[in-house]
Amino acid sequence: MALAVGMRVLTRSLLRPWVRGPGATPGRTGPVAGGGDCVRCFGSPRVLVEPDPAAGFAVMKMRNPPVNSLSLEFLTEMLISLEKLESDKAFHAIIITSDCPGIFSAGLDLKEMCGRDPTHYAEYWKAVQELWLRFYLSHLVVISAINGVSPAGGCLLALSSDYRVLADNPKYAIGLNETLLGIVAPFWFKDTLVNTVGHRVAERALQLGLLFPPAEALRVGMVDQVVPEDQVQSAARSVLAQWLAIPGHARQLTKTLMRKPTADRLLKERDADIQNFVRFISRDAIQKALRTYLEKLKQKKS
Ligand SMILES: CC/C=C\C/C=C\C/C=C\C/C=C/C(=O)SCCNC(=O)CCNC(=O)[C@H](O)C(C)(C)COP(=O)(O)OP(=O)(O)OC[C@H]1O[C@@H](n2cnc3c(N)ncnc32)[C@H](O)[C@@H]1OP(=O)(O)O
Repeated sequence: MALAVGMRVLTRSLLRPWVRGPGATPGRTGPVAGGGDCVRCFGSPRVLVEPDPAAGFAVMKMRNPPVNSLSLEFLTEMLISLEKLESDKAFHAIIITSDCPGIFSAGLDLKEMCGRDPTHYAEYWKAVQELWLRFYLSHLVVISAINGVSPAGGCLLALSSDYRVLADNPKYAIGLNETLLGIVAPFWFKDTLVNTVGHRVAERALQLGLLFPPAEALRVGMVDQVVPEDQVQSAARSVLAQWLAIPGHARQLTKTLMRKPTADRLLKERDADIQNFVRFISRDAIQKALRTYLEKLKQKKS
């Protein structure tokens, strides 16, 4: 409920035609980062959408610096942008990528899960569920152009796509590392991973909290392609052509056939999953583990 209200408010206030550059007029063509013109870019403070309706796709750029952590506001803005693209018949695909150098997404925002009250945890978890459900089941072709590190929730987002292109940089590790934080990947994170890499690889990766560098990620099937860093976006665009050449209804029905049983499991147990999360995350030991982890991230700097 709170999420629905939040989304309505954000839709009105944030989802406006958006053009970069001082003095730019909303809805008009304007410059985008990296040069070139942006034809009717739109978005919100944390999500930039660069649509190419003639080509049938849009690039969704995550820009929640410093690390694209998936805060409640950020999740909500991503959902709104996705919804807008899904409801426009001009779009058949999106490429999701990051505007934060070296980081695809640091995953769920630890500050949303630490030191807050149960109502907040429930609201947050509902938004996380919603993001996964919407991306996992989207009728659009979703390609991830992974141009940075993507642990835990960042990896889940990538795994929810139909195809993953990863930049070949040894720092850009990807995986569900929850156990390293002293927390447990929920069953639908686990199912998404199993569906991608198979049971044995997932079992080992989940227990050990493995973060796979590019060559390993490709070997186990966590990503579909590894390319030089400067070719991630062009490789994602190239592969899109193949996906868009397939009759849309056949591809969409096939995607649903493959993914619905996994999504249905959460849909059937959604409230229980929220309660489970709230109970788990509220435990003193878990709160302590998260605080310690955040502290370690801070100390790393000094
Ligand atoms: C029985 C089971 C029932 C229910 C299930 C229950 C629980 C399971 C719940 C949830 C699953 C969790 C999923 C997640 O996604 S948890 C998040 C996991 N993410 C990580 O482990 C990544 C942590 N971050 C890093 O490793 C590095 O920051 C990173 C490699 C991404 C970037 O390194 P860099 O050196 O470039 O930046 P930093 O200086 O480390 O960070 C800058 C700044 O950002 C803050 N930060 C980083 N990550 C997060 C995050 N995920 N959330 C919030 N904030 C984050 C970091 O602290 C720094 O802040 P500051 O010091 O204030 O500048």
